Amino acid sequence: MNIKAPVITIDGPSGSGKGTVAGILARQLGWNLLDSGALYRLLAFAAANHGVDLTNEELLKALAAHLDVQFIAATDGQLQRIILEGDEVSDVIRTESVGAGASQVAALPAVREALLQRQRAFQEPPGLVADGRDMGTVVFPDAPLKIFLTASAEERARRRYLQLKGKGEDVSLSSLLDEIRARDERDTQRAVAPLKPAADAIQLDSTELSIDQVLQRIMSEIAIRDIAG
Ligand SMILES: Nc1ncnc2c1ncn2[C@@H]1O[C@H](COP(=O)(O)OP(=O)(O)O)[C@@H](O)[C@H]1O
Ligand SMILES: Nc1ccn([C@H]2C[C@H](O)[C@@H](COP(=O)(O)OP(=O)(O)O)O2)c(=O)n1
Repeated sequence: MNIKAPVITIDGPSGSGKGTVAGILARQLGWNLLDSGALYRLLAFAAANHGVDLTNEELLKALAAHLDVQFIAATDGQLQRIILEGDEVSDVIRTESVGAGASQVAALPAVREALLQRQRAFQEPPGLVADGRDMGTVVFPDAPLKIFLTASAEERARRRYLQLKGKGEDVSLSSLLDEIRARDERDTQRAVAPLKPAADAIQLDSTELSIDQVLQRIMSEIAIRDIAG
């Protein structure tokens, strides 16, 4: 019998805390991590490098199918690292402009199809924590625990502002709020795999919660389901 490794999916809009929470959970559980948004970011970034237009679905599909990318697991004191075509791109793919490009290429059905198996291949023992927009609805519909993490757009823009300021970037809160709203609109309104909670997802509004409080809520759901051994 082929018993698949358990998956915890964390979906939600930009700045809701998915990446942070998924990374900590994966470390705590000793599970694999899939940052699916990074794949769309990598594709948008690679397209710019190769001069591929973000509307050229055929070329983007081919680029997605052949993306030469390595995810190097986090270790003590070092976050997960991402290598594209031999170069470390962990930080350069995190800008808002790459995020906007990612949201654009992510609306193309052929691109999503080309990245599907690559994402499912992360489902390896002892388990997987996967974050994105359609982890619970499309990529891992059988996951035993699905979280849909939200926060108000204002709070998400504030978090992104503090995060980018902390990295020394010159950003404005009002333009970040505009960008977050534009991305929410595109991600929720697209025809394929739009951002929406799976019917069996637990919805968690983190507007008033700390990262630790979010983690505690998720840990108690893991304990209830007895999915982490
Ligand atoms: N509950 C929270 N309260 C305050 N800040 C948070 C919370 N969750 C995440 N953050 C911070 O907000 C920023 C964006 O979080 P991130 O995990 O990148 O969001 P996402 O992956 O959903 O876009 C990070 O700087 C992170 O530390
Ligand atoms: N599973 C996913 C993950 C991301 N995307 C798209 C939509 C998002 O706006 C971009 C970037 O995603 P990412 O999770 O890296 O962005 P945030 O960290 O939430 O700002 O990619 C997607 O369509 N499906």
